[in-house]
Amino acid sequence: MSTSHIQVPQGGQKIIAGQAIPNNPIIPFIEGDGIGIDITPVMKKVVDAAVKKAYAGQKQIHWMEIYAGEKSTRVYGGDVWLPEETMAALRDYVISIKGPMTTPVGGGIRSLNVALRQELDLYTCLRPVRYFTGVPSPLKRPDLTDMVIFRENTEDIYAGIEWEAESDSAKKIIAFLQNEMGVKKIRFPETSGIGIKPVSRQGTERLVRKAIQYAIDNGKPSVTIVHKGNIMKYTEGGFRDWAYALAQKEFGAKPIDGGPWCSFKNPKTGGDIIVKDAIADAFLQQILLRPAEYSVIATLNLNGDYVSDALAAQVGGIGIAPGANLSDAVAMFEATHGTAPKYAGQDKVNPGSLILSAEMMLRHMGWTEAADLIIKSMEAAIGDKVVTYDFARQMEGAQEVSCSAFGDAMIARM
Ligand SMILES: NC(=O)C1=CN([C@@H]2O[C@H](COP(=O)(O)OP(=O)(O)OC[C@H]3O[C@@H](n4cnc5c(N)ncnc54)[C@H](OP(=O)(O)O)[C@@H]3O)[C@@H](O)[C@H]2O)C=CC1
Ligand SMILES: O=C(O)CCC(=O)C(=O)O
Ligand SMILES: [Mg+2]
Repeated sequence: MSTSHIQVPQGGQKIIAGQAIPNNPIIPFIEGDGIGIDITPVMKKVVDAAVKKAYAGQKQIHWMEIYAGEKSTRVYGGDVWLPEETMAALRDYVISIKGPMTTPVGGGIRSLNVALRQELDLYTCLRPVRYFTGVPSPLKRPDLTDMVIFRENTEDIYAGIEWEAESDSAKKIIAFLQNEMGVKKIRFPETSGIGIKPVSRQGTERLVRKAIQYAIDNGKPSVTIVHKGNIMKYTEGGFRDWAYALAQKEFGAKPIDGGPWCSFKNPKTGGDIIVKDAIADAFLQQILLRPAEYSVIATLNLNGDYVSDALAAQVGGIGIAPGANLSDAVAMFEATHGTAPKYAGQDKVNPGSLILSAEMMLRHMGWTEAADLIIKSMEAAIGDKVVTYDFARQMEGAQEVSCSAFGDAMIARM
């Protein structure tokens, strides 16, 4: 059994699911690989300043470092990428925040980010995409992009069920497909790697239920199901059909002009909510050409990954794209971007994504005054054109500042 390396902070209290958030909650954080070392301390500093200012010292987060990824292998040694006590802390302390973690392409370890989502059953990846006035964008009207992505976070090809080309396992599965399932369409069976894409009705329903409920709670006009169901009929097509069926069965949606689009009255506002669908490739051009027509998006894991970065680019890039991973019990917040290794340790990148992820966390905790201060101070810093390199290179008259100086610029504007 490995030694414990987690130090529980003195004076902090555990958040218990279903109970009020204490004034001194313990929040576990994972620093993250690559630029994690730059952005995580800045995020903590900005959050602490916002909480202090909003509650005049009555509330305070007690940060508890837990380990995963490269830092974990340094702290625990050897091959310990995701210690059991980290998993236990993420479960026990209910709300947490993490920096990005590296996943090698091809061989090597499987994604720790994906493993966390699957192990903790964080089935909703929630990624809001909104425009901050003054942020440089490739669009003429970036303000028209206002969408909230609900990405299924536990299924699809991210399940990691795959076999390397020419391995014994790949040969076995190909032989099974050819001999027992009558598959004749594998073009080069001797050299094909094989991956499996599981998509379930239950997994689809719980994700789409959250997306529709979000539209109700936030007065949104539509939910768009994004899929490639014309090609992958029983996985992505299933996702679309199950989503429509759920909208009708659980929310009383009625088909429009014979369907499949349907609509129902928002029980809270009386306004119409339209449930519609779009095929993923067409959707990617629609969001550029007609962004105002889309609001809440419900989609599968891989589509959600692509759509997240594409939409982030429309409003200034992944330097400012936040996210949350949610189960029915646990919430783990993280930026949309990765470890951007070429910038690691340079105090250069935009800490905005992780800070806005923390803003979502504060709102999730009901600490809305502190969350509002974060939004206000970020808007003020960007409005004054005090920005990191990613925005500065596209803005005229900007004052380019470091990652930590951007955090300080926010704090100065609270
Ligand atoms: N949830 C997670 O932990 C995630 C982890 N990853 C992992 O991260 C690693 C690197 O992935 P990669 O594909 O390079 O994608 P990254 O998101 O790490 O970086 C791609 C580019 O995005 C821009 N960028 C990213 N973060 C910021 C930021 N904070 N501020 C400003 N610009 C930013 C940079 O653009 P420019 O070069 O133009 O300056 C960067 O080169 C991989 O191992 C991948 O698996 C990826 C996504 C999510
Ligand atoms: O796990 C990874 O390395 C990549 C994850 C990713 O791209 C995402 O969550 O958007
Ligand atoms: Mg991604």
